[in-house]
Amino acid sequence: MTGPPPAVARVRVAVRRALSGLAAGDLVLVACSGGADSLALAGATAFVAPRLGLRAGGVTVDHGLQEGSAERAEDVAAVLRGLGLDPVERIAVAVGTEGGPEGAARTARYAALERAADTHRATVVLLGHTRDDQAETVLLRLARGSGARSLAGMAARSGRYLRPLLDLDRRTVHAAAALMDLRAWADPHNADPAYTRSRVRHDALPALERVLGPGIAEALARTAGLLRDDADALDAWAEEAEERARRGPAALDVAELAGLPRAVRSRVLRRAALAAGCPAGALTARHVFELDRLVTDWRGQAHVDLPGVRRGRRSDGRIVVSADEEGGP
Ligand SMILES: Nc1ncnc2c1ncn2[C@@H]1O[C@H](COP(=O)(O)OP(=O)(O)OP(=O)(O)O)[C@@H](O)[C@H]1O
Repeated sequence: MTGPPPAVARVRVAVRRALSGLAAGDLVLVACSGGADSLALAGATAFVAPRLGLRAGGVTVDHGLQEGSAERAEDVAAVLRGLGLDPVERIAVAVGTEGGPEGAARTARYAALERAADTHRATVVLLGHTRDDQAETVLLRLARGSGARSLAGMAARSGRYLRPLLDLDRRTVHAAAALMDLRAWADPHNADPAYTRSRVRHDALPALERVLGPGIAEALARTAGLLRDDADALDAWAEEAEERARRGPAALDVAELAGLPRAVRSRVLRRAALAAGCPAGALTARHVFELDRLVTDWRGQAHVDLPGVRRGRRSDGRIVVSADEEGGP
């Protein structure tokens, strides 16, 4: 008896590994765009899930951004049903404008996936990101000047989302889709140079490979894994340090903070700002740097303005982040 071709076997093994901790009867939902990655994921999940006593369904989101997108989403849903996934849902969303076209589509997509997972009581939602997607993410963030947490890239598991294919290269995953006879739809956005990610995928990474040699994607993904460990350790340290430095609900002891390495101290200050109500999306490294100066470069500066109409100040040997009464609504 011959087994499946190696590419199909590798995708199935990856999915089996990701699903191995689930309980019999749990529902797994595959988020499928109709691209080769998530089709291969759907095909492998349809094969693996029943063998683990799990139920498997699928969701495809129609962003309504291109002509014929509704029909295309229906085609994807039909393929998922053909694989034996049940339930299968096609969800049409309205994409706003906030955060640029890619960001707005992502926000609408994840909201739809959340709703579908709640409606069907799915235990996990599977996403088809590969090692190459991880490398692109890391390179983009590196170019923006990010810290360890951000360079750690996407997690194999975050909340109810799993990324079973994160250690597999795109070529293998695409080969698996073709071998499973799953015909992918090539999203024109993926090749559109107007999109930053597309330029990273088609221009930047190939250029790096030409100059530095092959294996760049693998190396960037490895860096992400190493930095994830570092960031986890530093976050845990910061949590403990914050406990020790806390003096009252929104005050941190300057002497305790001053004794910490900057990597830990800046995390403690960031946590304090978030706890005081600064919106995570608006709180930048610059804000945290200015808060840090209240500790390490104190010259009697008045206060630091923070997003969410908050301010940080130093008084009585403490750093306090609180609502900005004067600038408040
Ligand atoms: N329209 C969609 N409906 C459902 N899930 C989606 C949709 N778009 C993306 N996803 C999920 O998010 C993952 C990452 O999507 P993204 O567009 O970043 O990558 P991609 O390289 O285009 O992936 P794919 O080849 O699977 O489309 C997909 O693999 C899929 O699991």
